[in-house]
Amino acid sequence: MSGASELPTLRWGIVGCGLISSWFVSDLVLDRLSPPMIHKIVAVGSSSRSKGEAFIAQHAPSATPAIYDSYEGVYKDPNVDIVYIGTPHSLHVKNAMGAINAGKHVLCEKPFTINAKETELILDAAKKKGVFLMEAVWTRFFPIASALQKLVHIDEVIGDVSRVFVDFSLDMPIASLPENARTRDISLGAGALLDIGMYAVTWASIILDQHPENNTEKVDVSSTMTINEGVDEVTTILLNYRALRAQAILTASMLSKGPEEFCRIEGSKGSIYIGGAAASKPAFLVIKIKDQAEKRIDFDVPGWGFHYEADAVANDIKEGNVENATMPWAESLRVMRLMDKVRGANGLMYPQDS
Ligand SMILES: NC(=O)C1=CN([C@@H]2O[C@H](COP(=O)(O)OP(=O)(O)OC[C@H]3O[C@@H](n4cnc5c(N)ncnc54)[C@H](OP(=O)(O)O)[C@@H]3O)[C@@H](O)[C@H]2O)C=CC1
Ligand SMILES: O=C1OC[C@@H](O)[C@H](O)[C@H]1O
Repeated sequence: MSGASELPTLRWGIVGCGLISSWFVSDLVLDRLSPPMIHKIVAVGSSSRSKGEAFIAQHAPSATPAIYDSYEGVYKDPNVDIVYIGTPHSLHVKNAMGAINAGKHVLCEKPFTINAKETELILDAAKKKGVFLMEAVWTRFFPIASALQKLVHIDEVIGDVSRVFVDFSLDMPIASLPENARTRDISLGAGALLDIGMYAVTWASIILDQHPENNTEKVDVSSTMTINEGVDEVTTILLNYRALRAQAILTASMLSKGPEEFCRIEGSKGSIYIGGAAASKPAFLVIKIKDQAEKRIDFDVPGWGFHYEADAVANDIKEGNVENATMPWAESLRVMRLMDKVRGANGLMYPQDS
């Protein structure tokens, strides 16, 4: 991290030039009013130099990074402070270990890894190296998430929460996808739970796990999966928060697009709906209190909204933190263990589990 006389500057190395990396870099270079940090893309690693060049030309044309035809080039580049990993799930552990062992900070796309065992490995490596590491669950950094927590946990606008429904579903049936797509190929970590179901788990966490009266020891889990080609195409998880007398009903499907209002939180005084393009990208809340006019609050998000997590990461690195308070290591591990449990109960194994 540099920038003594100006705004702090974080120098990013990008690994993998696919869809998510394209969204992420376009937000890093987004023109913003009064940004708290400067983000610089100084290196890109791709399967080919020409792909890396085309990626930057299209998504971050103002950047002038070194382009490598390997990921190792990024790990070794002395100008890189932090490596952003935008590869398929099954490669996260290898890529994170490569970057950590080279002494780089790491922001790794969700799901952190395939299973909790792999997550433990990278957390342990980051701890030993003393580098920052975070799972890029960008959704948790949207201002709407903390606004919602204030409404539900502090202002208690809907009273006692009894049920939380969350759905993240996309119209991408497994059989319709190319055989080598990361969303179809089990060797790349395909399946609804790890790809989109984890966002439903994320909202349950924001609303119920992080509820001030929750007792994490007293949460029962049950689930069911519809498996196709060896991976889950439809997954449903029921969480019973006994200390809160509240339940979460979490669903993810690859068979049809879910509704714009992807979450409904029911309380003793009314309900809150969360809406947006998808459960990963929330944009508005609708508050419906009994006998009161409905109130909608929109949250204007510049670009995709990745700068919220990027700024938080830059701030942690400036402060010398190795983990982030909004997405701490223990939370990544807890969610990974929960997903292992759900998979185990439904007989869904990845090659990495053996
Ligand atoms: N936060 C969010 O909202 C989102 C997060 N994601 C997460 O990001 C990760 C990547 O997803 P996405 O960008 O959609 O995936 P893509 O398939 O679009 O891109 C993945 C990139 O990884 C690299 N790669 C390395 N090895 C392989 C391999 N064996 N097969 C395919 N690609 C490989 C390639 O880059 P290159 O050739 O340049 O090396 C490829 O372009 C996933 O873990 C996913 O969960 C995805 C979408 C949204
Ligand atoms: O994280 C994600 O959010 C958006 C989805 O389109 C994508 O499949 C998933 O990886």
